[in-house]
Amino acid sequence: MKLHVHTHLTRANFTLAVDCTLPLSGVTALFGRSGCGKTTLLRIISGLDPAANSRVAIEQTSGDITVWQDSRQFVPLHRRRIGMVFQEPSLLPHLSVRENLLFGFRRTPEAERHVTFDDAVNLLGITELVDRPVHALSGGQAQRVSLGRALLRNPQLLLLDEPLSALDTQTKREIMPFLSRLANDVDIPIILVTHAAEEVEQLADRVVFMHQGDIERIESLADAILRPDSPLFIDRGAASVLYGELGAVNAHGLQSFGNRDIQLWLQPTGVTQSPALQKQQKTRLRIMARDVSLALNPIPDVSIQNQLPATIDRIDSPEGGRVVVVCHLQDGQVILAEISPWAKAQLNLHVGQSIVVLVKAVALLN
Ligand SMILES: Nc1ncnc2c1ncn2[C@@H]1O[C@H](COP(=O)(O)OP(=O)(O)OP(=O)(O)O)[C@@H](O)[C@H]1O
Repeated sequence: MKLHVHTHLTRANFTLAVDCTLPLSGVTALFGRSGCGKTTLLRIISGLDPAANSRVAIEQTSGDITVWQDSRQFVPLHRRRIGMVFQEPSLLPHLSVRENLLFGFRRTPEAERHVTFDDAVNLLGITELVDRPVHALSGGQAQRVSLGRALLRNPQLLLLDEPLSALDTQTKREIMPFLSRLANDVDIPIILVTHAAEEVEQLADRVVFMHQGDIERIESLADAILRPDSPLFIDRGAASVLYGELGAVNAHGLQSFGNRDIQLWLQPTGVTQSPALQKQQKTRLRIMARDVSLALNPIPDVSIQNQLPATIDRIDSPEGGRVVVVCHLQDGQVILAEISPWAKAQLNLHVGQSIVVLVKAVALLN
């Protein structure tokens, strides 16, 4: 599926000018600084903002195009087969959780009810909440119910507008596995608005970089994190994303992560042991480049358990006097290490060289 969006909207100090075709599969993140126009664009896509001079159309894989808005027509949100979740949970307070969940489901034609009530409550871990009144939910629980309600609309497209930003850090960590399970297990494309790089790295397949009302670039997550000047890295530095399976906890209390070719050990946390992640085939691990060191050979007498053979693909020197070394592991996955120019010179690093990457277990907790 593809989404075609053309819009030109002018406000007092802001212009949104977009003309793009977004591939719709997996999770597409709309990423950019506060005020760059992410929410405005999402509202135009949804039909919440019937901006003039806009065209919004969804193209099926078969090539069939459904026009949601152009100069001649405007299909309102409730007729667009879109599920939406906002920063604040927007549940109907006079209905129970179950009734909220069934609200959109009952309006969905039977032939389109691919996600059932049981599917949604199991996926989001809300079975024990369904008979509660809405006012008896915590913020995190209410947001999971909001996700369930949007999902049970059985939409063609899920639009999530910073769904985690109103939650505290701990609750965000708890919900993230459910969001990532939603993204992996449900075959509904998601557009996620966020200004948090870690959410992009943990959830997105593709990133739309926005800046002052413009789309600057659309690229895959893999490409985005290979750019030393990626806007994802501005606040927190370069990071890599590894895909693997979470395994059992060993006799030393560490949990394995990886695949046939690479294995890392992490400190188990509520998140790594969350049932939502345990059931997933593929989990993502985010590793900050500054938490990765390099050695020319394995180091036997060191507290760092995670030592993996790798090969250097590229050596970048972004601004700020640090060096980012791009390496690939034995399974082909890319990992970035941030070191000092002095270390680079001392180790005489060069492209093609075989080295060992050292990753502190504590770096894997994020
Ligand atoms: N209803 C409105 N009326 C006038 N201006 C608005 C309105 N809503 C947003 N704006 C302005 O439009 C611009 C884009 O806002 P928008 O909310 O789309 O940005 P954003 O990237 O989603 O930001 P944030 O991450 O802070 O939510 C900003 O300059 C904002 O002040």
